[in-house]
Amino acid sequence: MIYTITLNPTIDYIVTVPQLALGHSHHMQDELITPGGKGIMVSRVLKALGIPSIALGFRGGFTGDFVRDYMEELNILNQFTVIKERTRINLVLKSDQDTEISDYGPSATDEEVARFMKGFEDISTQDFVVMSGSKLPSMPKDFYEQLIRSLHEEGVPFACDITKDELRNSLQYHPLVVKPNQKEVGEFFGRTFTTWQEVVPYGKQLVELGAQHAIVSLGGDGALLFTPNEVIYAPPLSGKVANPVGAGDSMVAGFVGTFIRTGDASEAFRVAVAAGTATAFSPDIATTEEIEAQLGRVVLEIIE
Ligand SMILES: Nc1ncnc2c1ncn2[C@@H]1O[C@H](COP(=O)(O)OP(=O)(O)OP(=O)(O)O)[C@@H](O)[C@H]1O
Ligand SMILES: O=P(O)(O)OC[C@@]1(O)O[C@H](CO)[C@@H](O)[C@@H]1O
Repeated sequence: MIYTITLNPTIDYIVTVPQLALGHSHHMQDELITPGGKGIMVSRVLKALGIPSIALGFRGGFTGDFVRDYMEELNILNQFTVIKERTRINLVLKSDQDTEISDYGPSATDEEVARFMKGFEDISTQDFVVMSGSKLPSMPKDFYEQLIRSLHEEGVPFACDITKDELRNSLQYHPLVVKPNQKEVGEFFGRTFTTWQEVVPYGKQLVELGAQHAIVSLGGDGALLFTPNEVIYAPPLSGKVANPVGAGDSMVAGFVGTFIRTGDASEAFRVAVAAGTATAFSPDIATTEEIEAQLGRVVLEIIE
């Protein structure tokens, strides 16, 4: 079974306001209220790919109830640890330029974290764990590393979509795949990139530092896959971006779900690109049909 971990879930409140002007009142043109947080997005895309998963993490308050209810409606298994404080709401304002306002999220008590860790004990070497997104602000800096170290000691395979020091500390435990975007790779190595080609030597370093595979998503410039032997570039597919929230998570789901089934990194990358693109072009997370429609269009270029 694939377990996704979303320590800090969200309700994503995505509103479209054409010609937004600060300091003025507006009527929204459109809204989308959807459960989010990166691991939850991964579970939702795995579902679209026909792959079951169990979503773990923390939820609290009426917003946490919404996340649970929506996941049940989608028939996605979930075993969230219930906490006293309220799950956050993240606001995305879609206008000429998109603006995101993210909440830091609730705190969890030691007792609540201990309950979460107990659920973790059932995970075995036959399972796979995907860890994505921010942790709760009350958690120690090395919370992810503690989780990853214990999985590694138990021999449980995992992938992670985390950033900065948390990404750095994860690499020594050989995640199946890490998926920073171009900006996050820049932050990681203290660089600013003006072209995607400049990212290539740094993506290679993620594998040299221990990742089994690294995907670097490049937004409208496509994506790169780094393996110990190859660098593969997927140019962007043409289409109209509707809502890119979750496009990166869709790549993680596509890669992990396909690699577990086939052991073929290049095929897994193809599905990752199709799923990421399909989500970027869809108002919500991509559907099965939307992913299938992109699959045949993906082009992979071995560049090294
Ligand atoms: N404008 C676009 N045109 C074509 N493809 C796109 C576009 N934006 C995103 N994609 C596809 O989706 C993938 C993931 O997008 P992106 O790099 O924005 O992920 P991300 O920054 O991790 O996003 P998020 O954190 O919202 O999930 C890209 O690598 C690309 O394949
Ligand atoms: O604050 P985090 O945990 O890093 O990211 C949270 C988030 O931006 O990630 C998802 C898109 O990838 C959204 O559902 C959610 O709002």
